[in-house]
Amino acid sequence: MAGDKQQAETAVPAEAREKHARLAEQIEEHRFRYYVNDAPVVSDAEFDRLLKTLEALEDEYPGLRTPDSPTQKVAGAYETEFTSVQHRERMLSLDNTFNDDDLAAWAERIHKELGEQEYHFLCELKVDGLAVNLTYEHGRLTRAATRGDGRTGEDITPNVRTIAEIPDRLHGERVPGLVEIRGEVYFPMEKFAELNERLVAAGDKPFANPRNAAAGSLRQKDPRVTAGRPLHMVVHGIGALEGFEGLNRLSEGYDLLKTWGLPTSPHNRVVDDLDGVREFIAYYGENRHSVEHEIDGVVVKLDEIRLQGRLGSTARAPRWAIAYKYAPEEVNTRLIDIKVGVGRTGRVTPYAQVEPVTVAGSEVEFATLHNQEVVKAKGVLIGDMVVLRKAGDVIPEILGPVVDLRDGSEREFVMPAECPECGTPLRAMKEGDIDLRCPNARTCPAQLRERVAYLAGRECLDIEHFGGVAAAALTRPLEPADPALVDEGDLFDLTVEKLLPIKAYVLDPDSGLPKRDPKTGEEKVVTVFANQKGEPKKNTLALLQKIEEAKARPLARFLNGLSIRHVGPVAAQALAREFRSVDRIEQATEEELSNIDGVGGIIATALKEWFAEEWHREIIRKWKAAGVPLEDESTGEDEGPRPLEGLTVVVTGTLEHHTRDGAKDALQSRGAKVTGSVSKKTSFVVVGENPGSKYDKAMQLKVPVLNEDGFAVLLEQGPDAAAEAALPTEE
Ligand SMILES: NC(=O)c1ccc[n+]([C@@H]2O[C@H](COP(=O)([O-])OP(=O)(O)OC[C@H]3O[C@@H](n4cnc5c(N)ncnc54)[C@H](O)[C@@H]3O)[C@@H](O)[C@H]2O)c1
Ligand SMILES: [Zn+2]
Repeated sequence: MAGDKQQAETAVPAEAREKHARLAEQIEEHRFRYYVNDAPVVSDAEFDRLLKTLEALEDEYPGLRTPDSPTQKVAGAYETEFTSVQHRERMLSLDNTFNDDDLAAWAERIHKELGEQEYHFLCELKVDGLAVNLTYEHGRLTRAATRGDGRTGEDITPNVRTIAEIPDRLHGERVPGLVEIRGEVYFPMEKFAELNERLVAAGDKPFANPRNAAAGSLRQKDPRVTAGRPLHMVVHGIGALEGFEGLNRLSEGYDLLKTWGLPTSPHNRVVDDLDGVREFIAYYGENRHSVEHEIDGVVVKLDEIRLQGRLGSTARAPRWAIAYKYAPEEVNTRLIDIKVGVGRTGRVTPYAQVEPVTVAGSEVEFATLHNQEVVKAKGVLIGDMVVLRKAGDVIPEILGPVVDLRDGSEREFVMPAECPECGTPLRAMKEGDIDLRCPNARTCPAQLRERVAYLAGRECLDIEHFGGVAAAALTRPLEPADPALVDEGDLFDLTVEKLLPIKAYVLDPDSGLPKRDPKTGEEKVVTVFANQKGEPKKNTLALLQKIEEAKARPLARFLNGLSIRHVGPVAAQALAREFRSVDRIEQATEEELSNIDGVGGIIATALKEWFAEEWHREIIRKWKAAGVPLEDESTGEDEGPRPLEGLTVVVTGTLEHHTRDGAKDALQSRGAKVTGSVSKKTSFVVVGENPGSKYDKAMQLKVPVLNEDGFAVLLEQGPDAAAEAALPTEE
């Protein structure tokens, strides 16, 4: 034995040994910062990478894999200010996989080990928090501890008692003499910003992310501090169990724990095979953010407790469970600068420019910061290492700074006093407003460009080929000196002649900054609408065509596109439905406006202020002169009371007194939804001559069927009367 070991050691080159020692030390230091200080300085992904590197090195030179290597331990055993306590049964870590191949390899090993025996997989969410062990003796919570090195943890009993979800006493049937409950304590993401704001205001260190906030809140000397933090817990395991026989499946165990009053997870699922596991992983990969806590993956466990015992554990992790980790959504990166952008209503918002990083599959260089108060509340300084989060399709945001990495060169952000694009002094428009605005609404290039882009965009006129680049070129070209659009009033007066000479910088779509020629270093300039021969590009003609077509858009889209403060798509709809023309909105009194459902006082005032501006009225005049009606035909679909609101109706066959569209309009104008296929959710099917298969389907599903007389009853007297007028269903 001794000879073997010596041989293995001599086989390791000095260089590898040094590298191993260096990595091990780094890992230990990161663990200390993470588990003891609750303030890691690298992201979890970065930490996992270090650990993987160490593992790979040990695969290459197994002589390095000694029992005290960080790869062989749950975590470090640290001296902390808490009393040490022994767990009755060890608390282990989990082996990780990041892809399907490794997951399949794990399942294959299980299959080999268990052969023909029947077994199931229990799928759970991997909660991102910190592990706790709760000991209940005869149903009373007698101790709570952190995981520590797996054998010995820290006594945090008084702190855990402050968590409302954790029962002091178990109730119900078959409560055992002793049970260790394992679970994860977490801090809800939506409360995180608020906590940091409080900490910063009190001059304390903000947390870098919610997991650190959970650990830091729980590991407080003074439990009253813990009591003030919104901590939650979810159960994910059972340790020692005494005075209880006959528990066969972990999933059954959870059901039992639930009856005793413990917070088990509603998301657990038992599946038969690997495909079931894959489905669970895919589902929560898609729905990661609809869960009440952060998750960083899925944990797959063998559900049969007897078989778990047969597979056993390594010193670090059970062989009967595995963690499948999703792509990390948090990374650490440097906050290079905080800049300000000007939006279409003049609102000036700070945003973060960070060292470009890849997160959740895309490269991120900018993150939103909302306003100067948010910058302060987050406690971030320019130059900080920060935790950046990109959750799904949501705009990237900065969670918090890594305070422990500061070197004194960081500086506070100061909100500029002037508009970065037009130099106008910024101000709050009303007393008490947090947001600062550029008051130069008409000609501030930023506001004009953003307004025009919004007007042309999907939510408003939906003009194809008209995006940010076109908006910039039309409002602030390099050449000619006079822009094609002085403001949005000129939109429908654009002509090929006006477009052809326009030159502009080629802008980088992400940064909005001019691209440079890599050879000369000069900014690239192009004619935006003309080809090299000076003829209109194909898209240019299409663009003009689309602008022409946009004149016929419904009024609500124009109203939304005017960028009137507080008037978004919903208010625009309400206004269009009620007044049906821009003139009538302008003539309405503030009181009339504010009485409308979905409008209210603030919007009414904003409308009055908007129409009071001469150049705003000029936009309306110019658009009308160009042939935009700015009114909806009467009997628009959204008028009047909506007696059929909430109903779904299908119309099929030929009606005598209505065209298909006419029937549809009659239904929609009364608030009903008209669809093309019959389902159990369909409220009525209206049938004319030769109705076809939809009629049969309705009969089959026992959906009430109306003939043309019944339809008239529905329109005139409503759904209750119509239900009585429905045709009898065939049995
Ligand atoms: N950033 C850093 O400096 C740093 C340092 C140390 C550790 N870490 C991170 O902390 C994590 C800790 O590593 P680890 O060894 O605890 O492994 P791990 O977090 O990958 O897996 C084990 C832990 O998962 C938790 N867990 C959550 N849901 C669970 C469920 N349904 N069933 C079972 N367990 C569940 C348990 O607390 C368990 O102890 C890793 O993600 C690592 O990146 C980061
Ligand atoms: Zn400005």
